[in-house]
Amino acid sequence: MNPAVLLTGAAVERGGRQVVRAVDLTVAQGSWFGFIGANGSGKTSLLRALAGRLPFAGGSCRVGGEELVGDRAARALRFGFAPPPDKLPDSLRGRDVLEFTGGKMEEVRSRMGSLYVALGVAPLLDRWIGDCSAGMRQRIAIAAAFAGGHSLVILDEPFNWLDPVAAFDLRRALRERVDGGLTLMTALHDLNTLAAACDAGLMFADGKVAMTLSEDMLQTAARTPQAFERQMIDILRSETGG
Ligand SMILES: Nc1ncnc2c1ncn2[C@@H]1O[C@H](COP(=O)(O)OP(=O)(O)OP(=O)(O)O)[C@@H](O)[C@H]1O
Repeated sequence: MNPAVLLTGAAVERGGRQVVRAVDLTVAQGSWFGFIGANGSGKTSLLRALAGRLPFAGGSCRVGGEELVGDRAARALRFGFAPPPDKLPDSLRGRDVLEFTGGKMEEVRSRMGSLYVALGVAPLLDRWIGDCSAGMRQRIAIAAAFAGGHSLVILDEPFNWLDPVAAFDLRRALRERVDGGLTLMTALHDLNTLAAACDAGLMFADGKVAMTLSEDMLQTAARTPQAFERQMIDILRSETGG
């Protein structure tokens, strides 16, 4: 079976500067792949390029075996992607955002399954985005990534701004979806979620892969999360000179 995503030597430029360089990674189908790294290390730039929101400046990007490095539009169609919550237009309601990305609300609801409840979407449908809190915007943005029924989904720091119950429910619902075949890629700042929920991942430092986090490593991390946290903090600190 082809990997869901295979990057070789991938590069992304922003402001005329390469902010992602020489990235190799393999994301297995039906797995949850986590990206961690310091602020500014390149996670968002890489995820936006994968989702077709930015061009790649070099390398190869195979999605399900098909070379798409030069085809942003095809990548944008292939991935469900949560828009940055602070960029959602104030003048739309929750339902407008979801219908824009996924069509009829009944269809969006059935595609979302348990995520619809986990994200508490119903009370947000008729609320103006401009009247939403940061956590409410985040819920709508994540819902938008699932509204179209994609089997490949990219979420950039999905747990930011969520209250503890919403974060717990979302993590569980996402894990269930991955166990049901979804391929999920998330940037995370929370090492506990990385250890407890992800199947594999990598650590970014200064636009490059500083460390690959294998399935074995993350299984060990799930059993000994405190030791994993200590180890990751030490590595992140040394990578950033912090
Ligand atoms: N719109 C932009 N124009 C120019 N440079 C940018 C832009 N957005 C980000 N950058 C630069 O790209 C680099 C990588 O930023 P990116 O947002 O990808 O990092 P990140 O790992 O997602 O950070 P964070 O954890 O803070 O979200 C940084 O040096 C940043 O200054």
